[in-house]
Order: sequence, then C-alpha cells, then structure tokens
Amino acid sequence: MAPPLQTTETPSAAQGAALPLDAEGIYALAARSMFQLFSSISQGMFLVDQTGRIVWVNEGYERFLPRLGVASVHDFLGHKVEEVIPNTQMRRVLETGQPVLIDLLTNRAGTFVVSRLPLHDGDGVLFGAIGIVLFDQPETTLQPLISKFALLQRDLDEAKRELAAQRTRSLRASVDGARRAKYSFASFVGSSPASVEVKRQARRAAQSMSPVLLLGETGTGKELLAHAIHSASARAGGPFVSVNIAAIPEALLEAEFFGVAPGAYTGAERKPRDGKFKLADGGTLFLDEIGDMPPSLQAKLLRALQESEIEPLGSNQIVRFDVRVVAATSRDLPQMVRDGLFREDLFYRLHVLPIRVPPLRERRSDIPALVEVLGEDLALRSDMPMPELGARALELLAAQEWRGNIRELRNVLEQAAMQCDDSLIGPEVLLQVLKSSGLEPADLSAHARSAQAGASGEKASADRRLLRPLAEQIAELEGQAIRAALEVHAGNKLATAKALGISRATLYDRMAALNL
Ligand SMILES: Nc1ncnc2c1ncn2[C@@H]1O[C@H](COP(=O)(O)OP(=O)(O)OP(=O)(O)O)[C@@H](O)[C@H]1O
Repeated sequence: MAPPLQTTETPSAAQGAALPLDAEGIYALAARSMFQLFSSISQGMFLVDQTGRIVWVNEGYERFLPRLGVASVHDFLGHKVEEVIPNTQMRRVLETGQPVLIDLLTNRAGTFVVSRLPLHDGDGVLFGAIGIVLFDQPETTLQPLISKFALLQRDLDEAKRELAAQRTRSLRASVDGARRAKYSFASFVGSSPASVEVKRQARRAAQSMSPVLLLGETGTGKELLAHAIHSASARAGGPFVSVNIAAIPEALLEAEFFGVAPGAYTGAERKPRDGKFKLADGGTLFLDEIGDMPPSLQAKLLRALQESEIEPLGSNQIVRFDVRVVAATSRDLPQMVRDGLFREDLFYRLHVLPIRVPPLRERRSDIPALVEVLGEDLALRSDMPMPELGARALELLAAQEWRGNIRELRNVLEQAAMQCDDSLIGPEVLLQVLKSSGLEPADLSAHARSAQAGASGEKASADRRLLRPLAEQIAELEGQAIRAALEVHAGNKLATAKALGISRATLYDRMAALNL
C-alpha cells in the first residue's frame, strides 16, 4: 500500500508508545528505527510512489533543492522524479524492482554517492522506492578511497596495456615467423640428374622477377622449392606469404586475397583485415593449388596480377602492391584450360617460368639421401634415435611407386620407426607398414630383374649399334647433327653451316646426300 503524500516531516515514530512485546511490533519498530537512522546519518533522503512521483523528502535533502534549481519543497513534492532530479535512475528501480546499492550520480547539483532501494508491502507488491544520498561531494569525503581506487585503476590499466603489447609482439613474431621462408635450396635433397636439373631451373627463376609455375605431383617438393626461390631472390628480406587455395572455402577466398575494408561488414567474423596480396607486399606470394582457383575468382586474380593493384572488399580505394608470384599445382593445368575450367589468359600470366618437379620414381637414386635427411628430421622432432635402414630395406623403398612422393616416403619412414623397437628398420617392418598404408609393396625380384634388364639390355643394344661399318655410323651421326642444327636455326643455311663449322656449299652437298 502506498504511503500518503507527506511533507518533510519524518514518518512518525512510535515516540511515547509502550514498547511492543510481540515480534510483529518489534519488526515494525525496527523498520521505523532504521528508516530514521538512515534519514539522519545520510546526506538526504526522498521517497517516490510506484508512479515515480516524489511523495516525501527529508530535511537533509532540502539543502540540495536550490542546486537542483527547485525553489521550495512544495515545488519538489508531487513531481515526477526525473523532472526535478536530472540523470536519476529511480525509474529503473521502479521498473525492475531491483535495488542499486551504490552508484554515482552527477547532475547540475554536483556528484553524489547514492543508494536506491525499492519498497515492497507485506504482500511483496512494489509501492515505491527510496533514494538516499550517502555522500555529498565524494571527491572530498571519499578522497582516501578514491585515491586508492585511482591507484588500483592505474595499475590495472598499465597491466592491461603491457599484456596487449606482449600479445601484439608475440602475434607479430609468429606472423613474421610464418611470413619468412623456411627453406633454401640446401633443404632440397637430391643429386640425381632430375633433381640437379630442377634446382638449376629454380635457381635461375630466383634471379628473375617473372611469375613461376611449379608443376608436379603431390608431395614432390613444390612448396619447398617456392620457399627456396624466395630465399635466393632479391626479395629474400621481404615476406613470404603462402595461400593454399584448396584449403579455403570459396566464399572466403576473395576476402583472403584482397582483404576487407573497415566497416565493410557488421558480422564479428568479418573484421577489417589485410588480404594476402597486401601482406606479401615487397615479397613473394605463393599460390598453392592454383588449379583449385574457382572460375568466379580467376578474372579478379588476373586483374590483380596485371594491374598490381587490388580493391579490398567493401572499399572503393585502390591498394597497390609489389608482389612476385610463385604458383603451384598438381593438376593438369593445360588440360583444365582445354576443358574450359581454367582461364587461358590467367594460365599464360602464370606460365612465364614453368618448372616441372619430377616425381620420386624418376629420381630413385635420391632415396638413400632422402631417407637419411628425413630420418634425421624425425629423430629431432620426436626424440627418437635416428632410424637406420639396411640394404634390403633401402632396396624395397627404392622400388616403390611413391604416388605420394616424398611426403609418402616420410610417412612410411615415421610409421616404421615407431613400430621398431631398435633404430634398425628391417624389410619386414617396411612391408607391414606399406601394406597397412594401403600401398602395394613392389616386387623386389621383378624390380631388380627389370632394373638389371634395363641396364644390361641398354648396354647390349648400344654395343650392337657400334658393331656396324664406320662409314654408316659417321653418316648417321652427320645426318643427326645437320638435322638438329637446321632445326635450331629454323632452316637458315648460313647460320647452320657456321654452327657446324662447314662451308655453305658442303652443307648443300650433305643435305642432298641425305635427301634433306
Ligand atoms: N627434395 C626434398 N628434400 C627434402 N625434403 C623434401 C624434398 N621434397 C619434398 N620434401 C618434403 O616433403 C614434404 C612435401 O613437400 P611439399 O609440401 O613441398 O610438396 P608439394 O609438392 O608442395 O605437395 P602438395 O602438392 O601436396 O602441396 C615436405 O615435408 C617437404 O619438406
């Protein structure tokens, strides 16, 4: 039940009345006593009814009225609380029924520490609220507390700043780490003719600024070579940024490449950020699995590569970049062009310096060295002794087809090392690992026979070819040399004769004899 509208007189106490003996009487007296105590020790108090009208104000509160621009108590009582006390939050207490035990209120009368308590009747029905000014001018009365709070706040802010700086430093370090090339040409193990040739081509590519296209089966070392090309290039001091196109959902690829401008999206997952082109500025951008580039984005990528500029999503600003592109794919890109799955113009843009990375089965003589290096790496990473392979186990490895190439070789070695109690890996364990990995173990005897047959057959046929009349062999060699020189010089007789060190007349003679 709402109390009647009153003036500044304190709600009457039980002065003069006999002390109650029953609990209800004591409770009523205690409530009244507490009310009076708060009224006298606080700086001021007022009551509102459930509609938010001021119904009572004590003497202490009266002194704030002039500062609130209210001439008298009568101009205060009966008004809606927010009309006479700017910035008050009493309405919220009436709406929620929840107390605000302590709060700071600032308005034209000053800053106050206040309490706001809802008032409920015996049935729990809200009938009003009480506003208490605990401290007037808290900056002076609460000075020691405020100083301590300020000190703690300063320490907290400093700690937060330091933490944020540390986080930024470690993020930057990990990003820098991630953006530095991890491999050089020394990391590319192999001295077979095929490996030597691929390294030679890649070293030459490193000296150029043109795009490089690395073509080869999965696990052949294309990514390793991309790192090595960057490390050996003039851009080695710049970032190496890698994008695995196959690993990024199509919907996110555009943002990944071109970045997102501030305010482009409201969703939390689309915060403004730089795209990979911008991140690679001054360095190398490695586009891994370029054959998986969705057709919808191929035109945009081509434009970016041609113009060396991008437009981040949600922005109309052009961002220029200076990036050297190395792309790689294990897919048959020319066939994809023929099938209309890959843009021809983009293909030619990337196909400036193509390098074919041969599969492991074309460089089997690299396998012992690879086994040694991969084994060393495994031992370092897993704290295991370095795996050793006997001659027969090595033979078995050398005979495999290795569809997954060096990556597959590494996996097989790792599994075999884990299954062996000592560091020596025998052929039985290898056979078991190969089978459990779904790989068909090579037939060693057949492999040996074919390798031997290949070698001895080749030798036998070479021998037979040499056991012919010398004039016949010389004529054959002469014909080969003339045909090759004519081809190189596009049929130009003068240049061909010069290259072969013969006169033009002799060349015409020989050509006639050879029916050329
Ligand atoms: N010649 C090599 N010497 C040493 N390690 C190699 C060599 N080639 C590849 N590797 C290792 O083999 C693994 C696969 O190589 P990488 O990722 O470069 O192959 P990839 O051709 O890019 O494969 P994918 O096409 O599947 O992406 C890596 O751990 C790499 O370090």
